[in-house]
This record gives sequence, C-alpha cells and structure tokens, in this order.
Amino acid sequence: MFDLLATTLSGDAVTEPAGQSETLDWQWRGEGILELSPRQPCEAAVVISAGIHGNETAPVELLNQLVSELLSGERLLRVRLLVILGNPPSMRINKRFVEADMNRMFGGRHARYTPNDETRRAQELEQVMALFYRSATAAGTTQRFHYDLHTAIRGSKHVRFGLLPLQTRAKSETMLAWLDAAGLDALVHHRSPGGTFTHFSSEVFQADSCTLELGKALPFGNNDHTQFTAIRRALETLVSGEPLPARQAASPLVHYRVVQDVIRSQEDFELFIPAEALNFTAFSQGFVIAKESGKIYKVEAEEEVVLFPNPNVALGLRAGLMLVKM
Ligand SMILES: O=C(O)CCC(=O)N[C@@H](CCC(=O)O)C(=O)O
Ligand SMILES: [Zn+2]
Repeated sequence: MFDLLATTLSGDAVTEPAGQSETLDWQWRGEGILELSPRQPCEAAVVISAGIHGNETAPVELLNQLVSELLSGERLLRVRLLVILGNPPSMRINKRFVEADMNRMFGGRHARYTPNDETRRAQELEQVMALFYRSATAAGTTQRFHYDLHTAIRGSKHVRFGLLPLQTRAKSETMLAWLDAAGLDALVHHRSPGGTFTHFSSEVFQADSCTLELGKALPFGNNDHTQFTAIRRALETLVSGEPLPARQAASPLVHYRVVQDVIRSQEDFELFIPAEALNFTAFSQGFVIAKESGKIYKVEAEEEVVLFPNPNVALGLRAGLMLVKM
C-alpha cells in the first residue's frame, strides 16, 4: 500500500486515483488529500488536516501514521474521513509558507490576494471540503468534525492547546469532551472571525472545529513522538468510533478568551513582547504590547497573556493575540 506522506512529498502524480483495502475504500481528492470511507454506514464525517503550515511537521507525521494503520487494516475505520496535508510545496522546503500564509485565506479571503499557489490551494481545499461534507451527508452522516493540527513557532507555557473559532451556536459538548480527553492543557476561544481553516469549516459547514497546537515546530524527523501519545490515542478513538480515553493530564483544562487581536497594519509596526517570551506569558495592565503610526496596543485588563507574538507578519495580518482567563 502507498504512503500518503512520501507520495505527497515526491510531487509525483498518483498512479492509482482510487482503490480498496480489505476494510475500506480510498480516493485521492487532490495532492496530499485522501478520502477514506468505511463499507458500513456511519454517523460522523471527520476532516483532519495538518501541514497547512509547511514547517509544522509533527502533526503531519502523526496523521500519516494513522492513515497507514487504516490502510493496512491494523485499525478499523468507523467514520467517513478526509485527510488533508495542506501545503505540500511549503512542506518540501520546511517553511511556514511559500508566498503567503494560507491560514489567513479561507472563507474566500484568498480572492483579496494577488493569485499564487497558496491562494489556489486554499480555494481547492474549500471546494474539496464542501464536496466531502455534502457527499457524507448524502451517505447518511449526521455529525461533522474538523481538527486542524499545528505546532507553534515559540515554546508555550501550556504545551498543548486548542483554538476554537468564533461561532454563534453553542460549542458541541461532544467536541469539548474529546478535546479534554485528548489531554490539551488549554482552550482559547476566538472572539472575532478569521481566515483560518477551522473558522471556515465551522462557519460554512457548521462543523465542530478546533485548531490544535501540539508543541513546537521542528523539521521532519526531529519530532519526539512520545509527546503526542494522548492526542494520537484521541485521534484513534475518533476515527475508529471507540470510547474516549481517560484524561491523563495532571491539571484541568484552562479556558481563555481572546481580548485583543494585535494587527500589523503599518510599516512602522513595533512589537514589544520579548523574543524569548513563551506563549501564555502574562503582562500587566498598561504594558505597551505594540505600536505603529496612529495606534498603540496596551494591556487593558489587570493581566493579559500573549499568544503567537510575531512582528514579521505581512501587513494587515495578526501579529499576536492577547487573552484573559475565563
Ligand atoms: O506559533 C505561531 O506563531 C503560529 C502557530 C499557528 O500556526 N497557529 C495558527 C492558529 C490558528 C487559529 O487561530 O485558529 C495560525 O496562526 O494560523
Ligand atoms: Zn500553524
């Protein structure tokens, strides 16, 4: 049987676009995009994506291992599953992106960019996802999930955490229970819409969606997979319809909400978060987070913690998030 990651990284056209193993049917839906269907009816349509940022390799290796086990029959598939390796050209060069950050382009925002491979890919992923959820519904599924797997540029005080996109409907209890069982340390609740893949799947398809941050970004082959035991087990139970594993983490999940999206909108933007500060480092009221012509970002609550501080983003994009505990 083929290897999803090796085939994708090779860039070669696939010789067999669809086929069967002893337990499931599989079909390539595009470069690095594989749909797996069980032969018996099932309830859930699940999308698992990784490599939307090409240098975030641990989740790609994790997902590839899961797919290998499903294809070999070692693990049974009990959901309709769409697996997406998001940005193969950037994975090949171990860079977050080639021309522009794809995780800011979803929900049609790709149309605002000068066209490039990443805008075309974002559009392709939107279309493939639409087709997948539509055909899964036609085949009788009633639940939609999307987990988009990432790793972070900086180290983090909470090593594993999730980001829930803004949504007006209540968060699904099933998803929250799964995230807890997956051993996450924290959950961040967005308060504004974004161009992320999970915002798109939640808003357009009403999927239960979460971006998962699983550790620090390292090149292929350098990841310590013992760190991913809990999330791997949770993904296994998800795709195989098994009972949730017991939460192994020592302390309960901490919930945060985003109180400030720090946007770099001017060339003279300056960020004052120290380069060595970990994600979730706290800053006190009055601390100047960033400034640019016409705007100063300060900590407004008694204390806010920083997430993803990055002064090197393109104009108009977020250079960090400020959070408070819920
Ligand atoms: O470490 C960083 O600065 C970025 C890590 C990363 O790629 N995070 C995602 C989060 C997406 C979300 O807000 O749901 C991103 O920035 O795209
Ligand atoms: Zn990422």
